[in-house]
Amino acid sequence: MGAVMVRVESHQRPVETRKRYNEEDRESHERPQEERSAAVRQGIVDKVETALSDPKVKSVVICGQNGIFCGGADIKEFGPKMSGPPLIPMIHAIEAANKPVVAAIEGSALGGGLELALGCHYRIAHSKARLGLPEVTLGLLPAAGGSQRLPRLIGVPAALDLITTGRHVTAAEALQLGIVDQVTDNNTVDAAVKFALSVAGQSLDARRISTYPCPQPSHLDALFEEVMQKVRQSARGAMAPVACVQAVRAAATLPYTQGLEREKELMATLFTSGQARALQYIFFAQRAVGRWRMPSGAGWDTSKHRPVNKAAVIGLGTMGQGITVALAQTGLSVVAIETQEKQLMKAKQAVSSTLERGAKRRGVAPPLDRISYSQNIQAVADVDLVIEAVFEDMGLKMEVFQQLSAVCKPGTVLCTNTSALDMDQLASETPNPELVVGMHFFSPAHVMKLLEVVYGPRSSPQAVATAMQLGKKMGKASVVVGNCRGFVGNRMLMPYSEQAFFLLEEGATPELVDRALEEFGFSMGLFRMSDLAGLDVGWRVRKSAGLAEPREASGQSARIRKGYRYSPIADLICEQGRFGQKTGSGWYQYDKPGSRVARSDPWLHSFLEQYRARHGLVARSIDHQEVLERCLYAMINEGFRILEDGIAAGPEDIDVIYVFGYGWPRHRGGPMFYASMVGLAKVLERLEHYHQAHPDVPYLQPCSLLKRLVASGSPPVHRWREVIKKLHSQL
Ligand SMILES: CCC/C=C/C(=O)SCCNC(=O)CCNC(=O)[C@H](O)C(C)(C)COP(=O)([O-])OP(=O)([O-])OC[C@H]1O[C@@H](n2cnc3c(N)ncnc32)[C@H](O)[C@@H]1OP(=O)([O-])[O-]
Repeated sequence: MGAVMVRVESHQRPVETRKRYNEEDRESHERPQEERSAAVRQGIVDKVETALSDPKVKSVVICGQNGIFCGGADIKEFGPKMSGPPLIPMIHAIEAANKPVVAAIEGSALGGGLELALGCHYRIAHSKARLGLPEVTLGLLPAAGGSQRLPRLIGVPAALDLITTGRHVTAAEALQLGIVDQVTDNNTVDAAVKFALSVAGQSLDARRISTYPCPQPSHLDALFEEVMQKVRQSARGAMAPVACVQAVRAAATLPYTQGLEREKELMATLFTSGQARALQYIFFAQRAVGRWRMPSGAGWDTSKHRPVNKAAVIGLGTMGQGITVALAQTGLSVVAIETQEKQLMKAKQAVSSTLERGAKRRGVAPPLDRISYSQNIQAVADVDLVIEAVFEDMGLKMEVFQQLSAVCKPGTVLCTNTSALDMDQLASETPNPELVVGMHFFSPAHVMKLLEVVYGPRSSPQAVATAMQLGKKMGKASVVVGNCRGFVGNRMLMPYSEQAFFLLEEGATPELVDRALEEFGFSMGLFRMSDLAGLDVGWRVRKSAGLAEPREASGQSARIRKGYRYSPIADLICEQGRFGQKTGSGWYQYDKPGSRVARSDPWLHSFLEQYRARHGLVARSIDHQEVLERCLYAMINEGFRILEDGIAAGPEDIDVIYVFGYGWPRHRGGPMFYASMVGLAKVLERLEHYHQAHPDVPYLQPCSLLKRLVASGSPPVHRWREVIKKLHSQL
């Protein structure tokens, strides 16, 4: 015997192989999850020990199962009671071995998986493998020695980049950085065995990373100060990236064993934190939304998607252009239709330059020839799926859908990118309403990661499955939602922005509201975000809903609609032609139209004072807590209504929508998870309090699902579906 192989049995097996494990494996697979991971570690410890004590074994290769080296620790195992041998001594024992241990890396070596590989003396990777320390994205740091070994191996700046971002690198980049010793296109395990035999008997003194001195960059203090400042700014209150910098600093300034102690201390502050729970919740929520289900019972596991190789985009405004870019980047053939010649030319130029910029960044050729442009809708005759992205006007959209029904081949899935119109009304105008679904992209569509896939009562599961599959292929977090005004994301935005306008009436400024929201962790406060998106969009929606009617500016009726409180503040701002960044003024002022730096605007402050005086409102002092409670709890309350109405299937769907599409801080897990962390009873009590103070604001009236959850003992978020199911079965 020469080299012996030790297999790391990964918990992330591809779905189909889960069903195909053999009899020998059955016993271990039927164990509870936490025991399985402990058994994996025990297996490595035992096998490595046996191999090392067997004089016939010259070297050891550690490899994974099913083409995956190891995706890291099982997140579900994290908790107060962790059984089995701990990771750190296991990795130390491997590193201390007196026979060469080689990691054969196929698929992924992530987190604890890469830490294990860093404990080996050599690393051989397949060219398609991905490596990384993504712990930071789970609210943690690489605490099995990873934060101490990686800087010793690849230097402080590169290690800081990988550890603070959690990004995965390709095998080629890993080789360039010095993380792996060899990359192969062939069978990795065979290559590793060959390599292990070739180095058998050689000295391992220079192969134990923990014994390396950490390379000292010049201006160490200045480097860490700069990185810390950058990280704090982008972390928006997240603790893990800051702790990652501190851990790498320990590697650079302390001996290995002391650095390891620091790593442990820092990990202890993160491990049980609410932020780590929130980030790990979002990790699973992101995967849970793929297991969608419609009220009919049809869902991801029973519905087959239609293959989509060629798609069309109708209407090449900003959204249409972004969707065209996203489809072409996904590798699809795209037919891009715009009836106005001038707009078609403008769009073609914009799409081409976006594709060229993106391709340059990735070092590939721009997929320009995948797109054909036309003014004639007949050009969509042979496509598999159409995305309509014309102006938000029901008459115009209905006309387009009627044309599409006449032109498209049978079975073509017809999608609308509406964000505000009734998708079902649109479907009713086509001979095949079962083929109609909403694909609600977020601007810019080639950048934003969220997609709401909207079904109406007549949408077929196959059409939903097709849109979901396309969203997945485009790399979007795709969430199936029911049809209602604003769907999920924009519907919840209504109470949120309404409260912000009321707060302005009561004495707040846009700066105060935005500061509170940004300190909470939003990438942008509501007012800065509205200036960026354009205030005219919401104005148009309010006008079409009959809300933004010109009224007697100072009369009582100016602030009442349908018997309830209404703030016309945003409408008055729009009447002044202040549409945000694009016009150079909105809630803030900008140096010039299109400029991005928001400045406080004295005009707006005196406008607010005059407005309050005209309406007999007395400004009072408003603190950050009130801003957060009123804006966020009103939004969360609407989230409960959405669950009650069955528009979203579970809290995970809402949370993924908010984290991926609305700048909700990921380390707070989404609005519904946040409510569970605050405590449902507290959210209910504060809503009751505010509703009592503002009985004319229906959004503040606590939703009955929230009351029901509190009455049933405020179950944790993953158990809400049971309560919702019971509620629906009683309706
Ligand atoms: C002291 C401790 C130090 C160590 C810390 C760590 O290692 S921290 C960890 C550091 N590691 C990471 O952060 C790696 C996180 N994982 C990934 O990045 C990707 O899963 C992947 C690249 C490994 C595979 O991508 P892919 O598109 O091929 O597959 P997919 O993503 O769809 O997943 C398939 C199934 O596996 C599940 N599952 C996955 N990972 C974990 C996990 N760690 N745990 C539990 N479960 C996990 C996933 O939920 C899904 O289950 P479902 O829904 O079918 O029931």
